[in-house]
Amino acid sequence: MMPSKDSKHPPNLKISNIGEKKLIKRLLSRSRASQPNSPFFDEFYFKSLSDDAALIDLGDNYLVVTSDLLLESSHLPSDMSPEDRGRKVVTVNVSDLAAMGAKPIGFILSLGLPEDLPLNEFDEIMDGVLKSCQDYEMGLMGGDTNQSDELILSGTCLGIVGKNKVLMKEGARPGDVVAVTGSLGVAAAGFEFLLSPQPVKENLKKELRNSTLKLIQKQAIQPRARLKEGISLANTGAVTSATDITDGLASEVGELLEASKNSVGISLFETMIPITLEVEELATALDQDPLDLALYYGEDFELLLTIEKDEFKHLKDEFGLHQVGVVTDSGKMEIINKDGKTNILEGKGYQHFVNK
Ligand SMILES: Nc1ncnc2c1ncn2[C@@H]1O[C@H](COP(=O)(O)OP(=O)(O)OP(=O)(O)O)[C@@H](O)[C@H]1O
Ligand SMILES: Cc1ncc(C[n+]2csc(CCOP(=O)(O)O)c2C)c(N)n1
Ligand SMILES: [Mg+2]
Ligand SMILES: [Mg+2]
Ligand SMILES: [Mg+2]
Repeated sequence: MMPSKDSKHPPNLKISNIGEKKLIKRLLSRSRASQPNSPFFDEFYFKSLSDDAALIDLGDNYLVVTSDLLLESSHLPSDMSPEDRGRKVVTVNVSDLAAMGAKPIGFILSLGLPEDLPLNEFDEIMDGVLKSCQDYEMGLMGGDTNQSDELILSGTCLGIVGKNKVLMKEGARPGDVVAVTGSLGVAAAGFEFLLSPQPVKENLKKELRNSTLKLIQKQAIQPRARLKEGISLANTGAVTSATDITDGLASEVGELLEASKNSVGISLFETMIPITLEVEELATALDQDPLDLALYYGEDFELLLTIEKDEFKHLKDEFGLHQVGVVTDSGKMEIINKDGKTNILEGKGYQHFVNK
C-alpha cells in the first residue's frame, strides 16, 4: 500500500480541518501514485478522474460512469416525501451525465435502510427511483441493500456519449461566453426556508407570497437534471467546457479553471447572474444577500457552460441560456460588480465537513 502523505500533518488533524475538496484531491493523487504504470491511467482517463464522470474508451463512444450519494441528515429535508427522495438520488447522478452530454443507459441503486422504515415508505422511495429512471429513459440494473442507522441512497449511473461530442470541465478558451441553463439560488432559498427553525418558518409563511413559497420549495424538493439540454448542447459542437452546479456557481467556475490548469480565467458580471424575484424575496426576509445564495450555496442542478461567442447568440434562445460572464486570459476568477469594479471571486462553495 502507498504510504499516506500525512507526514506534513500533525497526527491530531481531522478531516474537517481539510475539507471535502482537499480530501478528494488527496485520495485521487494517492490513487494515481499507487498505479503509475496502469493502463487505466492513460492521459484521458486521468483527466476524466476529476470530471463529473469517468470516461471509458469504447472506440467511437465513451461509456460514462458517475456515482453520487445522499444521506438523510445532509441531503434530505424532512419535508421531502419518500417518492421525492427516490427521485432525487436518480437526478443527482443524471445531472453529472448531463454535464458530460451523455445519454443514460442504466442505474445502480445502493440502499442503507433503518430497520424500522415502514414498508410503504420503502415502496414509495422505489416508486420515485423507478419513475425517475423512466423519465430519464433508462432502467434499474442492480444495486445493494443494507441496514443502517439513517437512510442512505447511493446511485451509480451509466451513460454513453460520442467521443467527439463529450463535454468536459477542460476546454474553455478566452473570448468564450460563460452561461448557465437557468436561474440560480432557487434551491438555496428553498433550503433556507425548509431548514429554518419553526418560529422563523411560521414568520416566513406569513411574509412570503404563496407562489414564492411554492416555487422555492419545489426546486429544493423536486430538482430535475438538465439532461435534454446537456445532450442537445453537446451535439451543437459549440460548447467548449461544462459542469453541473451542485456546490454553487463560484465553486464550479473554479472547477473549470482548475481543469484548464488556470490557463484561462473567468470574469462574472454581477448584474447578469439570473436571480429571480422569489430568491430576492426570501433573501430580504432573512436579511441575506441573494447573490450569496446564487454563488455559494449549491444544488441548483443547472449546467455551467462555456460557449463559442459567435454560436452563443442563436443557442441562447433555443436553450433558454443566461450569459453570466466571459472567459479571459487572466488565469483568475473575477466578478465585476454593479459599479463596474472588478473583485477577485473566491472559489468557495458547499463542502462536506466544512458546511454543517
Ligand atoms: N471517494 C472517492 N473515490 C474516488 N473518486 C472520488 C471520490 N469522491 C469523489 N471522487 C471523484 O472526484 C471528482 C469530484 O467529485 P465531486 O463529488 O465533487 O463531483 P460531482 O459528483 O460532480 O459533484 P457533487 O458530488 O457536488 O454533485 C469526481 O470525478 C469524483 O468521481
Ligand atoms: C437536510 C439538508 N440540509 C442541507 C441541504 C443543502 N445541501 C446539502 S448538500 C448541498 C450541496 C451539494 O452536495 P453534494 O456535494 O453532496 O452533491 C446542499 C446545498 C440539504 N439538501 N438537505
Ligand atoms: Mg458534477
Ligand atoms: Mg459527487
Ligand atoms: Mg459537492
